[in-house]
Amino acid sequence: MKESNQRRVLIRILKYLSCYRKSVIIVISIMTISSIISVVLPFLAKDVIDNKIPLGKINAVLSVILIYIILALILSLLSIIRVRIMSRVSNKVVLKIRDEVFKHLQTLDLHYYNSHPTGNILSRIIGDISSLKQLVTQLVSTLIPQTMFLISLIIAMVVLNPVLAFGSLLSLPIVLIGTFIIMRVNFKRWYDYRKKQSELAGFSHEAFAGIKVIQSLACEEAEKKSFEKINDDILSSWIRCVRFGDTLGIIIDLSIGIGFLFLYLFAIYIDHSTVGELIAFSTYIMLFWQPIKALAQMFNQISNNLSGASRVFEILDEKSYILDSPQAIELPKIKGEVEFKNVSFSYPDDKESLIIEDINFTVKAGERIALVGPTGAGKTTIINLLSRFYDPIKGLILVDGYNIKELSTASLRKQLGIMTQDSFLFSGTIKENITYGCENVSDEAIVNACKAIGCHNFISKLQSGYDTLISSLTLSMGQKQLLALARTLIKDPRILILDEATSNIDTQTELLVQRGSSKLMSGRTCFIVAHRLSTIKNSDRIFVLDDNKIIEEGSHEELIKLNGFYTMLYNSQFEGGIN
Ligand SMILES: Nc1ncnc2c1ncn2[C@@H]1O[C@H](COP(=O)(O)OP(=O)(O)OP(=O)(O)O)[C@@H](O)[C@H]1O
Repeated sequence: MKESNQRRVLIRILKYLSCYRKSVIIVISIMTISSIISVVLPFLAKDVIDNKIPLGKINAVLSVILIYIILALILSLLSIIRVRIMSRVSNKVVLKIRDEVFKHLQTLDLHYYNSHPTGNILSRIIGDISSLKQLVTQLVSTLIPQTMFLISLIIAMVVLNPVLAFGSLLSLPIVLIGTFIIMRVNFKRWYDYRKKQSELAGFSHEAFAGIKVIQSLACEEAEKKSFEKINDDILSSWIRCVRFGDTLGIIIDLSIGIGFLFLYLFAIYIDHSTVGELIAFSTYIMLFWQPIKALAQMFNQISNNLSGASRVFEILDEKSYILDSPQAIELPKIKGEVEFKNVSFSYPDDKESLIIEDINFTVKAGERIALVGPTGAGKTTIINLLSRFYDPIKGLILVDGYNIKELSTASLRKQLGIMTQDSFLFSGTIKENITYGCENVSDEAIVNACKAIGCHNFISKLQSGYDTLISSLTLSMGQKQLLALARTLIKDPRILILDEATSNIDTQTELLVQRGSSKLMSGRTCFIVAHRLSTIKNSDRIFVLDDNKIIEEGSHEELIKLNGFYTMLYNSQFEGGIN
């Protein structure tokens, strides 16, 4: 984390704080009054010692003590008010940032999610945001007020006695330089520490999400060892940060000693000060170094929190590759024609390798297209381009004649039904899942969709039927796919994409899912990606992909007659017993 980044993080937080200007002004006013009171107290003590006590003015002494007590009480009251206001402001700032981060994450494209493990993102929006909250609290309740207090203290010392002020503060540059160096080095260390923490979160998330694979391959021990290693790394990284940060405390203690030494030397040999002046200055030195010492202890936390805050802002600065143009139009209700015109594509983090090269095809509304080819041929990539999860690097993709780059992405996706292998269901009820993304869907429409797809029977047998919480069920892969099919049917898309939707399930359930899929497909333009060629034999056309291109195209019968790559794939599946 560069120093300019630290400054930028601070400036950004101050910008958020400026939204609560009134509260901040009230706090600054309170702090100014508090600083003046704190600075005046030693003045009073000096006056009593030098002028009142030697002359035996007991009444004057008592009245000064009374003023002293009243001022001290006012000081405590102001401090309570300040802390209350500032904790409200810091909470509001953090809520605002958290809200922005969540909303921004919703706009980021698949590329971001593919290149950032879920655990890593979670660690930023939970751990790093709470660091940001601590930072805002530290800034508003300690750093800013204490800095103001220190400035007013320096002014008071200079006004009271410039010579003694100079002597007392002679060691200040040592602290400033030390702080600057330590913070600069430690920012980077804390940033690394945070990075390691989010690696741990990413690792943990994968370990839980992939627990079935881990247990089935009996890799628990290996996972434990990897976890221990990351954990140990975090500990050593933390020790490195803390050890170095602690040196600041030593520098400050040294500076306090030097400050006192010069105060007494200057008082005795240069200024010939009174006892009252010396006591007042000793109080000022203590008042001066106390907050610096407190700040120094906090610097480690501040560096840590600053690096956490910078990771939060990194998310906000992340730009999506897929952005709606300012002139983007809403896609009207479509028939479902699709055209790829000279489309080439490479993934953003591997621009050198063309995954798709100069692909051309036109699909009529209602046509059923199957995409086949060896693994890694680019079938899913074509689907991702049509869904505008990525933009081609060359060429055009048209839907009903509209260039999809000129459309609002939401309006395009509303007319696409995308069924992927992992039919993700949210933790709400079955009904909420089926109507997800659609408003005002009647119960009758939900039941009809489920009857058509073939999942009504199993839902109606559940005690709470459509109101059953998904989290209370252990659904089979097939049941999940049926619910996802019903969800897509409710959406009534003109273009349907089935990406390996029938894999991962047993033959009986597959039959059910196939029946549901056929119901869903009728009357829509369909793109089916399936490894089992038996499932796509009755497609209108089959595109065979290999070597970044569509190398064969036609119906099943035409391709078999061609006796080319498709025939080889088809025969190899049947010979190998895959059908
Ligand atoms: N997010 C990504 N970033 C970089 N490369 C990717 C990404 N996704 C896929 N690829 C690469 O693009 C190529 C095509 O992948 P794609 O998933 O489209 O193939 P596929 O034909 O659907 O394969 P499969 O049948 O195995 O699902 C592969 O070489 C793959 O490694």
